[in-house]
Amino acid sequence: MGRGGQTMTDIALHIENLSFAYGAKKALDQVGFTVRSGECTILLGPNGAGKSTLFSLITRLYDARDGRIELCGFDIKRQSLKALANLGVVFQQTTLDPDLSVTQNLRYHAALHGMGRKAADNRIREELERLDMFERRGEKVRQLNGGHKRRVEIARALLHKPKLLLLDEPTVGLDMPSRQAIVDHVHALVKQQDLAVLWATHLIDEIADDDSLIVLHKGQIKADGKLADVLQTTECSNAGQVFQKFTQGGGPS
Ligand SMILES: Nc1ncnc2c1ncn2[C@@H]1O[C@H](COP(=O)(O)OP(=O)(O)OP(=O)(O)O)[C@@H](O)[C@H]1O
Repeated sequence: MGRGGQTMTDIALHIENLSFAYGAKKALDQVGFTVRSGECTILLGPNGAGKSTLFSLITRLYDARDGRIELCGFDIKRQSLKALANLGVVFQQTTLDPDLSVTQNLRYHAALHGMGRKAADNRIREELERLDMFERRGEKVRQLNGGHKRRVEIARALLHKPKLLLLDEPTVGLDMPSRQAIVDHVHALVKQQDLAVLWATHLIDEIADDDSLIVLHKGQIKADGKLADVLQTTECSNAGQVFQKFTQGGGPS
């Protein structure tokens, strides 16, 4: 199912015929989809569906022999630097240094992206203010709660103004208000900054009505489109039913 009506320049991520195996174990099988600017695409799949493997391929932690991944039109193998400059990532496990302050963590990341100190500090302020975290910039990361750590990780992923933000189950282990704050913030970014987001989750309640939905199960894409279109095509009344239909009882939370 297509999500037509937009131009090629809106395409932040394009994947074609992507397959990957760990030895004999097939983790992704002929996966293909597109993520566009101004769109939050939820990648829904039960444990073992292949979500982390897909993210590892997009970030080039692993290389796939079969298939093609393009970021903003750049092939990630042939034009790696240009492609990856468009990418911001929040991994499932936190990667902040707990003994550094919020600002120190962010400056370190900005330096890795070649940003000068002044430009970095301006961007750090912008992103932390947007997340209501600027007042806490001097605190050591280990003093922050899980929700605030996640906010810092989102700020960090956006410092270099990527076109595509990958989020790998960013709300796991957070309480309800912290989860909601992150869901709301990311959806606001998509609308206000025209950001493209690919959000891996197994939590149905993180899907908003105007999100796009990809259902991944056992390495294969089972549904792909705007939520409303997927519901119509599958004759389901909500995303939970879609998930059940394609994953046969491997229920979401
Ligand atoms: N390093 C590895 N070696 C062998 N098999 C692996 C490895 N990593 C993942 N797998 C297998 O590949 C498949 C896809 O796993 P993957 O971690 O990508 O799924 P996932 O959707 O991210 O699951 P989860 O939500 O549990 O993280 C699973 O069957 C898993 O057991």
